[in-house]
Amino acid sequence: MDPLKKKFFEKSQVLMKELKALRKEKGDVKVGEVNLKQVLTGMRGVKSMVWETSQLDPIEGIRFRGYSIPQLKELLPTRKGDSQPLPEGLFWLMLVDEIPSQKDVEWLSDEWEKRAYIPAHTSKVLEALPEDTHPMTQFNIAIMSLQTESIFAKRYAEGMSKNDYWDASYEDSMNLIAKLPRIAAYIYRRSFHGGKHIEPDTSLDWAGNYAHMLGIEGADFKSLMRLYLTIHADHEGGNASAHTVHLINSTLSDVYNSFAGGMNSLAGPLHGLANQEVLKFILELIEELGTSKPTKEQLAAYVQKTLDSGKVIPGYGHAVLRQPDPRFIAQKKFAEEFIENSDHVQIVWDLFDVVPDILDSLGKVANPWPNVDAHSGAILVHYGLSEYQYYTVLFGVSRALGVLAATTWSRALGFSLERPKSVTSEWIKEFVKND
Ligand SMILES: CC(=O)SCCNC(=O)CCNC(=O)[C@H](O)C(C)(C)COP(=O)(O)OP(=O)(O)OC[C@H]1O[C@@H](n2cnc3c(N)ncnc32)[C@H](O)[C@@H]1OP(=O)(O)O
Ligand SMILES: O=C([O-])CC(=O)C(=O)O
Repeated sequence: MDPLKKKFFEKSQVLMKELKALRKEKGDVKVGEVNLKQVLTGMRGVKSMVWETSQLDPIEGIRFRGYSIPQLKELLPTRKGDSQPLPEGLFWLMLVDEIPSQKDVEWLSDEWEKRAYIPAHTSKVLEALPEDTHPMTQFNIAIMSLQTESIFAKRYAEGMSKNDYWDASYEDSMNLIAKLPRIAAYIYRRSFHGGKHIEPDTSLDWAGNYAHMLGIEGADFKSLMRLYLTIHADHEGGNASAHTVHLINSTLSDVYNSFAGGMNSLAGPLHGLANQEVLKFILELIEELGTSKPTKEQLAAYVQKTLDSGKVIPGYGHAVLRQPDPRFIAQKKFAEEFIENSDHVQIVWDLFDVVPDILDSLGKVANPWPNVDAHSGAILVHYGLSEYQYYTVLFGVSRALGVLAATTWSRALGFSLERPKSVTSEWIKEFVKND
């Protein structure tokens, strides 16, 4: 058994027994209440699942196994000569709740490299699609085409014992994560660079090699990718993509089916597609105002006009957060350190000064602050990745780390099929009649 898998098995056995005992002894303890507003507005705040890998605080933002993003930047191993954390380190931490050593992350980079093989039919399936198919659609179809490789599905068909679900899920998760940079880079090159693909550089780490296969050279872009793929990885279990993966996997549908479902959630403009919408918003405002150096007054008027036309301001607001997203701040810090004189980045910073007051003035927006998606596009454009239709694929590659680590836990802990209760509006009216 590989060292990560062995560690995971030992830890998950202990927690599985603890949770079984808790369920038996304390199963009736109330952990919250649900009111009508929550039923009518997307179940905000309803505690309804266990998600080991990260937890979100409305003010502090995300913590991965208790560590904030600034702490991870201090603690996670980096590649020699680079200052940004390696996503391999975050995956290790999320899976086994330990900060890995340099040797551990090097082992994981090598292990993913060994598992990165893409079957020939995946490129055939992609080549059958029109080149202008949205990259998220291509990403999803490619993931579904890889389902032929599912060890879980194969072993289930052969009569696998319940006790081995975690093992097959671990193998599928490791294999899928390993393959994602290759299929994601393949999609980018076929969509935007005439199908001129770039051979992997197997001496690089997972994120560095992805940056290389995208065709954007330079140490700073590799560094950005390491940061980007770390900070987008997980946002507890209730966000739409994670929850979709969790729901699908609870039926014992394999990791490939589950992750593809999650990516369809991520492809929505209120969720992960917002990063493409933000850059589109910035490009359109430059076009309409006729300048790439708009004043704050011009920006404010443009934002107001957008709201008046019944549209949201992409990259602003959040279902849970009530402060600027620490992932936005992490990207702002990166841009301050590495990027000089970018009009797009300056617009992002000026919008940060302008938008919150305007959203607040509407009197209904719970969180007027920027989220993770408000910043990423402007940095990517700076390095030459200007095709914003592709941005959510980058997000998806990162999100695999969190949701697949969490899914491996779900199978190890034997979580049940998800099946909450729905009611009709008739039922609601009747229920609240005498209140
Ligand atoms: C990775 C991520 O998923 S981060 C989120 C990415 N999404 C975006 O950036 C899209 C823009 N933002 C939004 O649409 C929302 O803020 C969401 C979807 C993220 C959160 O939605 P909710 O939890 O329902 O937000 P909230 O409770 O503040 O909504 C109340 C009202 O304010 C509006 N509102 C919230 N954010 C914004 C915004 N950025 N621009 C304009 N109006 C907004 C809502 O549309 C809603 O209006 P309504 O009552 O007329 O329907
Ligand atoms: O937490 C959420 O609802 C959305 C989000 O920021 C994410 O999934 O990264």
